[in-house]
Amino acid sequence: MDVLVVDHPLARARLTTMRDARTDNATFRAALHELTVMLVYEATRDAAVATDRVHTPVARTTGYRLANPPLLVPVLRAGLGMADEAHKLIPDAQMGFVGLARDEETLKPRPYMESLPADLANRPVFVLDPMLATGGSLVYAITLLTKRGASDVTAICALAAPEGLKRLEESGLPVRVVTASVDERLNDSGFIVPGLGDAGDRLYGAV
Ligand SMILES: O=P(O)(O)OC[C@H]1O[C@H](OP(=O)(O)OP(=O)(O)O)[C@H](O)[C@@H]1O
Ligand SMILES: O=c1cc[nH]c(=O)[nH]1
Ligand SMILES: [Mg+2]
Repeated sequence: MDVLVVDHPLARARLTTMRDARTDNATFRAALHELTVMLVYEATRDAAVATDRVHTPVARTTGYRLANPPLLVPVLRAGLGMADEAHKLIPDAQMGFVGLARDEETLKPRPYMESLPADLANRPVFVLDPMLATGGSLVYAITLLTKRGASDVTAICALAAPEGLKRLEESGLPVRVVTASVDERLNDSGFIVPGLGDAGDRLYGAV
């Protein structure tokens, strides 16, 4: 499984803001927005492009656009903190939604929402979720996508735990991961260490 770690100094700086326990909700959201731009930028680096002719005020030249824009799929809640910025970078992308809440006892994802196109064959998909911890949530979401025919999935995460990456790899699902950091480990409560805490709570407040 391909794992791209975007360890650019500007990405590290946004991640530092997000990790800092003193950062308030609004500043956390702003840092995740900016980090998302960097992650999506790198995730699309090798995307197929289509060419057109474009007339500048001076001459004709070659114009470029994404040949096959990805379906964007934020995993609610926390993935919503990445959705708008990804959409701004790829305005012609369609968006689907998956809602999952991890049971903090069993650490298993509890699905509560699913809104996805029926046929995802030949469509790249970008799954947006800031946190890849045990990997249970992403395995669940990507399984939904592959059942609809998706075979080219990119998981875009602010942080990943080695345990979650291993689980995703062992799932055999057709996924690559783009993240700003692979952290040390999970703690006994299934939180990423050093991590940033509960991403959904830090974006929107505790539920
Ligand atoms: O890899 P996992 O062990 O499955 O954990 C990761 C999941 O946990 C968080 O969501 P959470 O369930 O807290 O929901 P929320 O976004 O509504 O806070 C996060 O946004 C992921 O979806
Ligand atoms: O550290 C973690 C693990 C799962 N979900 C989060 O939001 N944070
Ligand atoms: Mg949460």
